[in-house]
Amino acid sequence: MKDQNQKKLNDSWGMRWGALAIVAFTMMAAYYVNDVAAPLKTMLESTLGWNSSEFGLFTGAYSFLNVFLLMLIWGGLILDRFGIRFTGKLATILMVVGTAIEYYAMTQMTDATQIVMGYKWNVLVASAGYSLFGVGAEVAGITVTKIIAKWFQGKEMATAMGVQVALARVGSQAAYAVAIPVARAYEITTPILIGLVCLVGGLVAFFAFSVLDKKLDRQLETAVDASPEDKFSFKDVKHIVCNPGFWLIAVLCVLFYSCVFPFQKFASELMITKYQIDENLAGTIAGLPALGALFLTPVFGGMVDKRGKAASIMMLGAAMLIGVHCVYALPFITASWVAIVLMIVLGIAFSLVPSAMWPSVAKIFPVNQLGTAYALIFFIQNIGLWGIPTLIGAVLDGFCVVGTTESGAKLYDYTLPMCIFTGIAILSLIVAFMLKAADRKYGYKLEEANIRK
Ligand SMILES: NCCCC[C@H](N)C(=O)NCC(=O)O
Repeated sequence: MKDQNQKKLNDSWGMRWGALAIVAFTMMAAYYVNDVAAPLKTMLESTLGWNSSEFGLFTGAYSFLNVFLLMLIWGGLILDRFGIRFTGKLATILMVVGTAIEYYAMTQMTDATQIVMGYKWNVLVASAGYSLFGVGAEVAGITVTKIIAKWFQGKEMATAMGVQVALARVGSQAAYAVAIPVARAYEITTPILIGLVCLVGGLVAFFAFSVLDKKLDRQLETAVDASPEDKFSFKDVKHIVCNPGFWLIAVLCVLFYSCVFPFQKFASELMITKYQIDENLAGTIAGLPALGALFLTPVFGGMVDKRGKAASIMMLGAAMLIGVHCVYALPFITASWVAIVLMIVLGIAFSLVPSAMWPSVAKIFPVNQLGTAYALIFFIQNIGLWGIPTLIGAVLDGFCVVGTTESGAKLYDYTLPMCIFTGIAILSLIVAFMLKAADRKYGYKLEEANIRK
């Protein structure tokens, strides 16, 4: 019989935050790689000859396997069956291999321009790599949430989750800020190579974390680290999909995130061509929402905890998105300061909605259905992360070409794509409004504070 009062590894502040730092580093590298190719859109066009449809296909490929092969669902099952150490390592290996394939396609296959299924062969290989990376990144995302729940149970769990998301945003912002300057100073693929090296570092870090986690398991006397409460279960799926709150949150999630992540992927080019922002700075501006969210998400999270109003906050965030995308769509507003202010407003909306949305899921579903609910919501979210960039790329090529740049890349008028983003934002406001009405009808208590005085 073991001494129940024996101090465990996660009882030490330094140990649990050290463990978080290790896995958060892996996620930071994942978010960096996720975003680093986006600011290079125009350079990919002039250097590798990729058109907007091909860029859209590549960007949407992140979610392709997650959507069409249900990889998030399988990932959830693997996580429950084999635990966080195995799944985390597997997910990180997938990210490394996927990024290596993407890098190979962009460096060694530049001449592979034969058309297969309507796309250049090198585009398809790079997209396959990015798709594999996307499976790893999403599965790593659920795994890390579970790691935090295990290591911070009864401790600073919400803060730890906030810190992890904030550090991931640092990865995104770094990607947007360095991609163009580094690609111009070295090679177009150097920013991706940096990401690959960071991911290998993340893999080593995950192995180091596994040593700590194994030690914690021995102390906890648990052979399998998946606690029954948060296992992925097909029985729960039925309960969850019968709840109207699930559909409203999932649809709001896909609409809201479709207006942010896919928009950011095209935003660097919009900044350069419409607002005449310097190429070296355009990525930094496109990455501003991530930077803003880094500081504001914990602040708004605290507000939701203390004052509630989550449903109203989601409506406010969606309304702000409409304003932002609508002004970006106006062809006669071309001042660079307006573009920058709009990005800051987008950053505020990008902090408001997630800090109200994710805790709301925890109010609608009991703890034992949370893991399954998050996996299903991420699955539906990935449909938008695949479909919207693919659509925007095709719309740019089909309807928006207005000339050619000096470097040979096409020049696009972004009015129509921005109208599409505005339309999606309007739909997200309608759904947020319906969620508030459902909250009143079904008593989810979304408007109530989490912390009672
Ligand atoms: N560009 C990162 C995509 C991450 C998608 C992920 N499923 C997610 O929603 N994460 C939460 C977040 O706010 O980043």
